[in-house]
Amino acid sequence: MSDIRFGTDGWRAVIADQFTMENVRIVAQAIAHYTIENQQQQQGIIVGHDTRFMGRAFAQEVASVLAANGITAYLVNEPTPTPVVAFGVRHFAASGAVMITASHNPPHYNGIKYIPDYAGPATNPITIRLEQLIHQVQQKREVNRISLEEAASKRKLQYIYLRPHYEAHLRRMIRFDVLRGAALHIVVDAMHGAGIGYVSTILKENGLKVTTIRDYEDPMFGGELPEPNDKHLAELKEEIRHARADLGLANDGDADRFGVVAADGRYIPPNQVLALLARHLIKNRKQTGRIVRTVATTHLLDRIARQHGLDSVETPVGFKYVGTEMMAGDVLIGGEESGGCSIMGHIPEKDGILTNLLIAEMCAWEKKSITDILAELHGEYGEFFSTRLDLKTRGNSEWLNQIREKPPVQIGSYEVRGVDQKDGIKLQLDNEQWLLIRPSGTEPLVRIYCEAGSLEELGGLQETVSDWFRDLHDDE
Ligand SMILES: O=P(O)(O)OC[C@H]1O[C@H](O)[C@H](O)[C@@H](O)[C@@H]1O
Repeated sequence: MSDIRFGTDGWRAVIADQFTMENVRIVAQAIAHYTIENQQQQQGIIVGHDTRFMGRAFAQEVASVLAANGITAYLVNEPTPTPVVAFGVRHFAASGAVMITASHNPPHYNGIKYIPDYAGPATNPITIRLEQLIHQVQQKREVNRISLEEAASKRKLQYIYLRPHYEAHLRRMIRFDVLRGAALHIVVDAMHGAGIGYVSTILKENGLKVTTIRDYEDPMFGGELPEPNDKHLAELKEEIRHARADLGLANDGDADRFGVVAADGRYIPPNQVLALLARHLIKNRKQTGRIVRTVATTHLLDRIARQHGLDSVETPVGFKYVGTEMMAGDVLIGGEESGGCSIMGHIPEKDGILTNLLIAEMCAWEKKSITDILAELHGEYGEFFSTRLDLKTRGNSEWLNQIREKPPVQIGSYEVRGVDQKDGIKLQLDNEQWLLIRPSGTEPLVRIYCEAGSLEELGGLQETVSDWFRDLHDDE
């Protein structure tokens, strides 16, 4: 029996190995049980998919199972970004959504994200319950299923087009009056994912000059990972230089993450993008509220919050925690270092489309390049330098238990001033330097994050931490 687990954000598995029609039906049946036990079966469930291999076929299979359980399936009629599907849940007051996606994972993966009625990532209690129900379905081997034709004839299947509703909402979230006619040339990179035509169309409609790349569906993602980070945006950097454009904006496979590149081809890490947007919302839009970040995200956000008398909140890694804070209220901006962001008034789900448009809005507002705005930001609040190392481990996490039980008091020449264990283990050092070590919830990796006030300090810290980790790991 296969082990279907919802990690940091949904279940992901290799297609035809664990990610099979049979297992997708099992998950769909469990979601149907979950919906019925919460007495939400009248509301219907949105079923979405991105551009991955057989995404539509898997989505149809989910719809067939939901319909057989008496739940109306609202099947999207084209590859659709996760945030758009999440927005659809709120817009149509559905009981939730099933999104077929493996986000930015390699092309041979697919996955399922379950989005409950509050339009954000499923929280831990929900995924724990889903895993229990999945196990029960596996044991009983009882999956209901009817054909799509029968589902349609019973009015348990409807096709929906979410794009116009989402775009109407964006008109309330983005200052199109500021964006309109801005003298900006932007290269938009959809990375062959579900975000194709979202950012680019909106920018074009507002009169900006737009060049698009990787804007057609390709389940192999052109041989790259659909992950908009420094490593996978070479094509975007090249096109920006070639077109002499002002800015580059990218999205991952399901467009919940963003990627930003400056005119000189320099990748702007999400930590800096989040700081830029926090400043933009406060300084230009004159908004206030709490600033929420994950434990792995830059403390520059706290500094910005402090200077403006705002509260900042630290959560474990995963947008589900940021989303929970957003639902509690008064969150100006919530974000994470892996490229997730949402703002006040929007859904409690990360949205790479919204974030990219906010960056364009900021540049249009200030009539400056992103590099100049970043320099101003650093002048105003100071600068932090951060890195993340992703290390393969041998699967045994004994070392983690060891340091959890007995956190170090010193690492190399660094004194440990504080320990936080909300996710992995975070060590606070002198001079606002910190390091975090935690197992990834989406990949068989250990992530080590470091932050320091200068490049030299960061280099030293990183070296010390790598040596320390190697010693720990070798001791196993
Ligand atoms: O570091 P990991 O546990 O692999 O998680 C990294 C990221 O995974 C997914 O994309 C989640 O949606 C994010 O919220 C999370 O930050």
